[in-house]
Amino acid sequence: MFKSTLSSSASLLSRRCINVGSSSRKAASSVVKNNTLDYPFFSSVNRLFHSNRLCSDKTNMLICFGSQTGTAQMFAEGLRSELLGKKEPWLANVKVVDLNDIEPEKAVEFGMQEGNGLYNVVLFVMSNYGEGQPTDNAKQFYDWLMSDSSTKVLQNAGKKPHYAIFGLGNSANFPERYQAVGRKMEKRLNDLGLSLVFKRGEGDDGGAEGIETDFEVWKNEFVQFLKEQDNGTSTSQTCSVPPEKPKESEGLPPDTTSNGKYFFRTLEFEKYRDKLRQFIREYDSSQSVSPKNPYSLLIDSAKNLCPRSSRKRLELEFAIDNTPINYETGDHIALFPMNSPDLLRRLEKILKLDTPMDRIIFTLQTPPCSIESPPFVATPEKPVSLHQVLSQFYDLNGVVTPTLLTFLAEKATEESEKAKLEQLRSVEYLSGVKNRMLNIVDILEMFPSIRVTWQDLIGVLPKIQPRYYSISSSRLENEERIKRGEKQILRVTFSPLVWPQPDGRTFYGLCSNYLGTLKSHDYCQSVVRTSSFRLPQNPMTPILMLAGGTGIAPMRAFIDERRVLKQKNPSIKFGPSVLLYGVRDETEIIYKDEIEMALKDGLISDFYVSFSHTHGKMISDSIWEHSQLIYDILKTNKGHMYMCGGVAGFGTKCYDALKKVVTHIDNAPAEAGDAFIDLMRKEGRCLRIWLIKLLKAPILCKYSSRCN
Ligand SMILES: Cc1cc2nc3c(=O)[nH]c(=O)nc-3n(C[C@H](O)[C@H](O)[C@H](O)COP(=O)(O)O)c2cc1C
Repeated sequence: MFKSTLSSSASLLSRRCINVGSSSRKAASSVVKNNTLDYPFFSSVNRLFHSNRLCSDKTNMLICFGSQTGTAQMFAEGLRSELLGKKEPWLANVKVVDLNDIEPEKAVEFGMQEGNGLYNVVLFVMSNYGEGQPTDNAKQFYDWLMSDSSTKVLQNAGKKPHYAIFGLGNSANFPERYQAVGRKMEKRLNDLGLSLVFKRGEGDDGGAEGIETDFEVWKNEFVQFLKEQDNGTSTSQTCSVPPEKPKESEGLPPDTTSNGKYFFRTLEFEKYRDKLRQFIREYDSSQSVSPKNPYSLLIDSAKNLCPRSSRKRLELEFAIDNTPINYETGDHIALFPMNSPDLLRRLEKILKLDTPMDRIIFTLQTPPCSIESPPFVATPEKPVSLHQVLSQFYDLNGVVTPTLLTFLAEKATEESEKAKLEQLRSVEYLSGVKNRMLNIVDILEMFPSIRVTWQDLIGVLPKIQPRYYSISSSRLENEERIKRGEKQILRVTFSPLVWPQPDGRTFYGLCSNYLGTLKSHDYCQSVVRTSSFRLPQNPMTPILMLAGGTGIAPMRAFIDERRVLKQKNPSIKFGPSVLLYGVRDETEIIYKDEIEMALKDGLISDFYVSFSHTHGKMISDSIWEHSQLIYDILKTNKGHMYMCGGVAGFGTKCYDALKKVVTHIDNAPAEAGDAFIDLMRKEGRCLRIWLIKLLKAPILCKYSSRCN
């Protein structure tokens, strides 16, 4: 390892800015140039900003995460807290970056810097998603890495760059594409003659040990490895790092503040109010629609599908004519929620602002040498209001993470509160925070001695992530709509999550409750995500559809698709098609008329409903009751199975029931049931969506409408 002492951190900074490579030099200078008028003080501030943050003779670790439902992010942030907390003498700094917030070149170039007192290492913590694909926030980076664009950058690495990879996957559910992302990244580097500095780690969400243990074991070995690389060249004194401390410095215009991460300038409300845009994530039509560039879809209609029930089952229809939004039947749509007005009001009260949030208009800028891009655009030409940022961009509703609690404990001014927050962050996290679903506003209310500014919060809050919903309409039906001169639509069906807590409070899922407030003519930001949830090519292939609650959504889309197929070709025949539908009671059945019509018209062959509350009958009982029919579809005739259900354990219960059916009819041992499910998965005949991750990822539980 290359560690030597540099005389001053200022000289380190200048080296560092020069060392980051040509593209980042270009980016840095353009930032300065573009903002010359607004930030004449910027370069001097930048020196101040960095001087306290890096130690010249130690390891700098950059942890980049690709995460869909928060686990990889949690691991990344946990490792950072652990390392900084231990004040390891060999460690200068650890920074965690969302792969969406960093230019791909900068992430890889960071690991290329060495010598001159620097040892930079980049750890990529990468979850798998879709079909062995990267998560949405890692897509841009991953595509770049795998493409020719990265070849030159990586080949010019000169010396061996320092990269490590920990992948997250699930070997039980996705055996054929387990850890595809991490493996492909390693292979790509190897093909270019580069190897990882440390063996690639694998965390298995479906494994016996548990993914947390897998990470724990690998991480400990990795940290030990880094420590051993030290060679005793660094001084034993503890680095005075921990970063992200607000910095007030002389020489700055009085209206400029810094939270140690970004610079803020508040602008005059009257002068800039007309420049505010509707959404923080403003759609840029020159770029394709992506989670970074979502499109604002107009809501055509909003309705409650079961008014007789005490629980809502809602349907939104979006108008997609003349929009870049298109989909195939079975796809998902990612929708961006906003925090509830109630949460914002509570936070506004806690922050004790002189001016209401919607009148605080500001710009945000990262220092030129920062490798991280600003989280959102907020320039004098396109400023934002604090209300917009806190309602649209940062997640106030999710359970606070241990990292956030550490930050809040530092900000507590009373020792007793500080100590309690420390406990909540560590030994009492599960019982005192996670299981109670406490969010940042709850914690700020519970601990009034915490002193934070809105700028502080912008530096530490997690971003709102989009939530995925199955599209419950059919693409083919839109073709017919065009012929009839009607609007093309995209439909989602969901149920707002209202979850009473044992302590008398109620947890409201962020996205489903936000969607529940939308009405016709409102807009919602969205991106379509392709899925593999497709009807078989051959209509005669038998199918079994298992739907729990609003899990009927994609089955409804399939039925609509078949209706159009039948209209186009009246002689078309469909193979046996069974729909098993589980709801609490009769009032919660949705799309009943359409389903019964489908049965009558031969679009499906069998339809059975099980009522869990009034009849104590689960969908697994229904599977058992219709054993022979299901056996014939799946085992004898190699049909396809589609599962979509919300409640925890839905999938496992269905699988167990199917295994029981097969082993019973075949009079075979239990292993034969597992082998049967494995075979269906391998043959691509087992299609499942809506995985519940409710209690696993504390902040970002967003795959299911049920949990959000
Ligand atoms: C829809 C979906 C698709 C997935 N696809 C894969 C896959 O192809 N390969 C794999 O190894 N794991 C796959 N997984 C498992 C996740 O990578 C794993 O659960 C991981 O812990 C999620 O991390 P995150 O919370 O950071 O997103 C998938 C999970 C979901 C929900």
